[in-house]
Amino acid sequence: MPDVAALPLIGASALRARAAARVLRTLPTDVKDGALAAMADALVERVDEILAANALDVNAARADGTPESTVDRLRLDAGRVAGVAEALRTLIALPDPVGDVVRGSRLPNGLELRQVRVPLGVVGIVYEARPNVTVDAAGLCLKSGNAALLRGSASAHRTNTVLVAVMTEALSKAGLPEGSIELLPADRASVGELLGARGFVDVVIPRGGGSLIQRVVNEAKVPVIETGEGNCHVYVDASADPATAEAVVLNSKTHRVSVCNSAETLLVHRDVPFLPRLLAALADAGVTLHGDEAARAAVDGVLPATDEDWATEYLSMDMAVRVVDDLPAALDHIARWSTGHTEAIVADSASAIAAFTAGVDSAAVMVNASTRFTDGGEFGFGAEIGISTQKLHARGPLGLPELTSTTYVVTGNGHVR
Ligand SMILES: NC(=O)C1=CN([C@@H]2O[C@H](COP(=O)(O)OP(=O)(O)OC[C@H]3O[C@@H](n4cnc5c(N)ncnc54)[C@H](OP(=O)(O)O)[C@@H]3O)[C@@H](O)[C@H]2O)C=CC1
Ligand SMILES: N[C@@H](CCC(=O)OP(=O)(O)O)C(=O)O
Repeated sequence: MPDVAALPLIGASALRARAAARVLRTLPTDVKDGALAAMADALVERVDEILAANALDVNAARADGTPESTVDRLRLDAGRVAGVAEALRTLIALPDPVGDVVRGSRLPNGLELRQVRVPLGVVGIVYEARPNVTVDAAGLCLKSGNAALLRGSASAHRTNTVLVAVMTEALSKAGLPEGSIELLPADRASVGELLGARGFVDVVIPRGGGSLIQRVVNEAKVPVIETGEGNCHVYVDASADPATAEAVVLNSKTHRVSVCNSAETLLVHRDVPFLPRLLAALADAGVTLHGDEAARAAVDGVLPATDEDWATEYLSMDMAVRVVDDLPAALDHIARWSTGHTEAIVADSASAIAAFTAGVDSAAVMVNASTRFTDGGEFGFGAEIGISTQKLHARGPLGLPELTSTTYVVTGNGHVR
């Protein structure tokens, strides 16, 4: 175990979390569910305190000139706090992954082999200025028997401090150990300590944009599960139904522009006859279009697109548009520019759908459905701790099973080899 003195910002929290993790891994489901219910009740009861702290964060963000779409991620109201508490209650209803037998067999020598799910241990999460993530992450870690080291954004720190205080008080009343949920200091140096905390932290899950992920790639000495930017695409095939295409494209782009699963680029087969109508619908919805020559010829007001547009995760009411010769050209574009988060196809042709789903190498592929569905809640996982865009140890929305590892339990009867 490394020297805790090398971790002046997070060492004390990491030690408490390490001790808590040893208790949490053994807790029966009903105890964890009772704690989740207590956390949910406490959040609703103490909503005024939470909103007062959140107002300070929101005012500071606005004073800093933060765009309203970003402030919206940070802002809580009574309805959103109730929603966050409800997400905890949803976790109660979900099966506890700990102890699940992934694989089991009796070996020819009579040994019973069972591969069972076990908690990861201490999970560090670095995440964006969305206070709901504080609660979702704490709840998911608790239900899966893990201790959580939460390093939220500096711009949400006042809100997170109250949320974690409310949740830890509820946990303590429910008899859970201190250290089950720890909020880390919100400065950048604490991220560096977390990434170097071998022996204290079992895995770090960074949720954020390019700067965070690059730092993780360069510095991490602990195992990480990377989430990543969402440069998501919608491809409209020649076989697409016009109404379906319009609904899926509009929802993918405009439902909530500031999140990673909103669409950034529209690829349209050159034989799609309703391109002008589709682009007009986007423009009518307030979307600024950045297109290639064919897109610019279809309707007025489309700005010229460059490679920068194909590469950009706008997170705003902007969308890049490219007209492609065929489906392979769409796949080529996606292979070149996608961040591997979510791509969608709108098509009626079964062969086009099969070619697209086989050809795209991303965490999620939507068929005639909005990119906005890549979400733990929408997938029925209760919540998500992030959306992994890497291939190990899990890909896509990370729910409860993804917060576990496995142990082989091998039972004999005095067997020797
Ligand atoms: N796939 C997924 O699950 C998710 C993806 N995202 C992606 O994140 C981006 C938007 O989120 P945004 O809020 O702007 O994310 P940021 O990357 O700006 O911030 C996320 C967190 O990372 C921290 N951070 C950022 N850069 C560094 C760094 N160099 N060193 C240490 N810590 C750092 C921030 O801390 P600080 O407060 O100090 O800035 C914050 O806590 C988008 O690209 C979105 O797609 C976001 C969430 C989930
Ligand atoms: N799962 C979320 C989007 C993922 C997410 O958290 O993204 P972000 O807002 O970029 O932090 C949702 O569907 O709203």
